[in-house]
Amino acid sequence: MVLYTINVPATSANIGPGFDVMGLSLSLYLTVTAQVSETDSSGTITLAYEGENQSGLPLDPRRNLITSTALYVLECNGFNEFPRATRVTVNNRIPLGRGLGSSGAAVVAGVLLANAVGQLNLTQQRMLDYCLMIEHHPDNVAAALVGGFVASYLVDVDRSGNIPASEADQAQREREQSAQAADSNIKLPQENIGHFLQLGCSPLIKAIAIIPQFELATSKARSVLPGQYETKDVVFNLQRLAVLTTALGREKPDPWLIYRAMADKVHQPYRMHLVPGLPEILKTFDPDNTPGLLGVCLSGAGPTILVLAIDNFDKIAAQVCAVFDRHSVETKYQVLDIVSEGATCQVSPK
Ligand SMILES: Nc1ncnc2c1ncn2[C@@H]1O[C@H](COP(=O)(O)OP(=O)(O)O)[C@@H](O)[C@H]1O
Ligand SMILES: N[C@@H](CCOP(=O)(O)O)C(=O)O
Repeated sequence: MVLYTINVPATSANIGPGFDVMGLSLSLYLTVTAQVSETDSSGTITLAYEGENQSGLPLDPRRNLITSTALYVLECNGFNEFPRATRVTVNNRIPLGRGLGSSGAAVVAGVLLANAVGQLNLTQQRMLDYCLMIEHHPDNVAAALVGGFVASYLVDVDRSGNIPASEADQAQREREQSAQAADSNIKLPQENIGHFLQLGCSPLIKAIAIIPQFELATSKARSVLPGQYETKDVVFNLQRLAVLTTALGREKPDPWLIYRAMADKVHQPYRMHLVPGLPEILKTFDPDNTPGLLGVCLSGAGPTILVLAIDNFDKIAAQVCAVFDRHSVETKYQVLDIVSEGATCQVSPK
């Protein structure tokens, strides 16, 4: 038997003004192991989850986001199924639907899984193409795949055809996948859909994730965004984003420069009503009244709050949790490192 161990970090996307552009990879992981039989070439997949964060996730390999992604990549590369009988075990520490990139991590894991079991030798760039056929914004998947503080953009791409979709609730995904099953026309990604740059991030900076104990589907949090924006709001974000890309990499982070650069007028204002306490949290904390704090924003599509800080991590987390508490929102928090390494796949014969 050959054992593959895939680790994919959680991500926090947007970082305020960088909607669908910026992502940070965090020290919280999705781990997928694949035990591949050397004797059984039947292609049977058994799928099991260990630990928390699995409620309601499908175990049918064609409906599960990790294995359906892997099957899509394998099918694009000439396999109708897994090449050999494979036992897939998932241990997911990334909470689902909280704005910490669980779906992006699942997609990245699926692509790495296919690459491993099919011995496809895909380059990182090509793996990103596959990820972007499934998750339609590059910020989470680029950061999860390559690691660190990552800026990315996406070229226009035709995604019609037989492709799984990550930005869907489970029921929607199942409807799409039934339609895809009837459509045997598998859609190969174009080359070089996504482009990215890893930016500097001071090792002093940690990410405090304050995680409300309710789920907010990314699809729902995207459905509330307007189709058009006023020029002044777009300029507001562009100005801040340009500064933020460099400000986080300074050896000695400048709290007020970062704090102001993490303001946003493109997505957070429209998502306020989805996260009780968010308006108060964004207004209340700043580097003067909260020593150690650099900036505060919605993590991804929410409901998690991301605080970047260089000190007083637990104290800051407790203060943010107290605001949620006043809004009757139960929370947990984690103080996470920003990790420079992205997704990995290790192989060991067993
Ligand atoms: N480890 C996983 N295995 C299978 N499906 C997953 C996994 N992680 C996430 N998903 C799918 O992605 C959905 C959450 O995606 P999304 O709403 O984008 O939230 P998030 O902000 O966590 O990425 C889950 O409801 C589930 O359908
Ligand atoms: N840019 C996207 C990011 C979604 O991230 P997630 O972690 O909530 O899936 C958005 O803001 O919609």
